[in-house]
Amino acid sequence: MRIGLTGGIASGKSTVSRMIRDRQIPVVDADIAARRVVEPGQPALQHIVKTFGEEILTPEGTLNRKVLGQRIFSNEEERLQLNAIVHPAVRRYMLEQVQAYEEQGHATVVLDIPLLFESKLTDWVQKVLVVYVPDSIQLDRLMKRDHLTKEEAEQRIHAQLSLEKKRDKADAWIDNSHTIAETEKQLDAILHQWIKA
Ligand SMILES: CC(C)(COP(=O)(O)OP(=O)(O)OC[C@H]1O[C@@H](n2cnc3c(N)ncnc32)[C@H](O)[C@@H]1O)[C@@H](O)C(=O)NCCC(=O)NCCS
Ligand SMILES: Nc1ncnc2c1ncn2[C@@H]1O[C@H](COP(=O)(O)OP(=O)(O)OP(=O)(O)O)[C@@H](O)[C@H]1O
Repeated sequence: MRIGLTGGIASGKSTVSRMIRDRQIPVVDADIAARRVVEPGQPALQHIVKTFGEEILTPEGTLNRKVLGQRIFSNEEERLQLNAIVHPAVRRYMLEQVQAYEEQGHATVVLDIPLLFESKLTDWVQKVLVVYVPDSIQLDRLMKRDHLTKEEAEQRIHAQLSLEKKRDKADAWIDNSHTIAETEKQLDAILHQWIKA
């Protein structure tokens, strides 16, 4: 079975995906895939430089994530341009990884994809699990983790479908606004139900 794990920026997907890995279930992570496909020498990086200019490279020739992030989260047209370059390569990379785990005999594989709904990838998975927190907690955790101003954090949150909408479309959701232990308990109940079913 393939399970899609999603949520909003800083809602706690990585926190939950760590717990899933601890339970010996492989997780294929879209954010990691998105880093791999823009490494130096990859065609996507060349395409990004052609579109956004040399100023999005560091002196070492790697992608300057901070500079590109500042641009795309304050400019929707540029964000959509970047998505069009990076997403096809991310999808290929992820599918290869999922297939490799399945060929190794893993009956359950989790796909951690922040933009699962926005990119219409729900057909890839049999179940969707959303990691939810209320707006105010999402904003607070994002500002703290990434050292962003309120305005910068709000721009990033608004580049995605709202967490309420994602929660309403989910097969199951975890409320990650309390302790890590409470999140873990909810995760175990859901996995137990889905995997034993
Ligand atoms: C703009 C980039 C360079 C900024 O890098 P940075 O290291 O600061 O952030 P990171 O990649 O860790 O992403 C953090 C979170 O931002 C959100 N996010 C990232 N890209 C996007 C996007 N294009 N649209 C909406 N949300 C996004 C996701 O929730 C993600 O988990 C990077 O996010 C990127 O290459 N984005 C395009 C690829 C993409 O869509 N990735 C998201 C999943 S495929
Ligand atoms: N239950 C919790 N209680 C307190 N802090 C938490 C909890 N869950 C996560 N956090 C913190 O909130 C921040 C966001 O969590 P995490 O990095 O897991 O989110 P994410 O959804 O993976 O984010 P992104 O979409 O940006 O990759 C982190 O700093 C994390 O340590």
